Amino acid sequence: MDAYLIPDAPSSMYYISNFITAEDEDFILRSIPPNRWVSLSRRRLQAVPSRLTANNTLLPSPLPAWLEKPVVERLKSLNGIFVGAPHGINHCLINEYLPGQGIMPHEDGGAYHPVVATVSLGGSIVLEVTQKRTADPETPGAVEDQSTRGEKKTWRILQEPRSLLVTCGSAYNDTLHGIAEVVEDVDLSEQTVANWSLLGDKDTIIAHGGRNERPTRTSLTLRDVKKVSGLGSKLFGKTKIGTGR
Ligand SMILES: O=C(O)CCC(=O)C(=O)O
Ligand SMILES: [Fe+2]
Repeated sequence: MDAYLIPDAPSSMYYISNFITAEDEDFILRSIPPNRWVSLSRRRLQAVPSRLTANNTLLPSPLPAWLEKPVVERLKSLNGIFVGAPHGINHCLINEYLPGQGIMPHEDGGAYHPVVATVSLGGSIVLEVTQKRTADPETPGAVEDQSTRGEKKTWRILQEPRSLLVTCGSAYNDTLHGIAEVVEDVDLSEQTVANWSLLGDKDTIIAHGGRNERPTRTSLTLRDVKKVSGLGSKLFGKTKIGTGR
């Protein structure tokens, strides 16, 4: 994985371009159930296998075959990523952004083991990563100096279709991430994009003068939900519903 480490980003973020093939991308986009979307004002999303309960618990259920193969299988073959995760990968949030849509800066929080694997489908988008606290000496580039004092450092990660982004460690715990609501990402270059050296297709961006017009982009964010309800309580829940008690 060392070859995929994003050099100037909080530790640790990894970027693998062309993680899946165009055929796999097509297959996944066609397999996402069309009737399970929840529409929000700025994007729509669905949770696989299901949404978490109010206290962030997952009712366990196998991931569908169209996610297992090739994505989950391939993630498991990447050395070490989910090694410390108690259940491996048990959950996936699917987000779809139309041109001009995005997601406010946020952190994914304590419901998950602190590793997230994001597979992008359909189009490129810039993820903006911002430091949450000031001066973390563990975070390269985030140490305050005279010129950045009082400002929060931002890293721009360009996520191309079919790519994988892995966020873990301090990058997971100490930063916020968001996607601007624009129809075009501009000023993309070696100087402004943290994962520039790892991109699969810089030439198209250069040919477009550092601009990326946003098509519809869908992301799979795969994680390990820490709290999984036991089989007993699941059956108990069903019994209760069945008997009306
Ligand atoms: O679409 C993305 O790349 C980010 C999605 C995200 O931040 C989330 O689902 O928590
Ligand atoms: Fe997130």
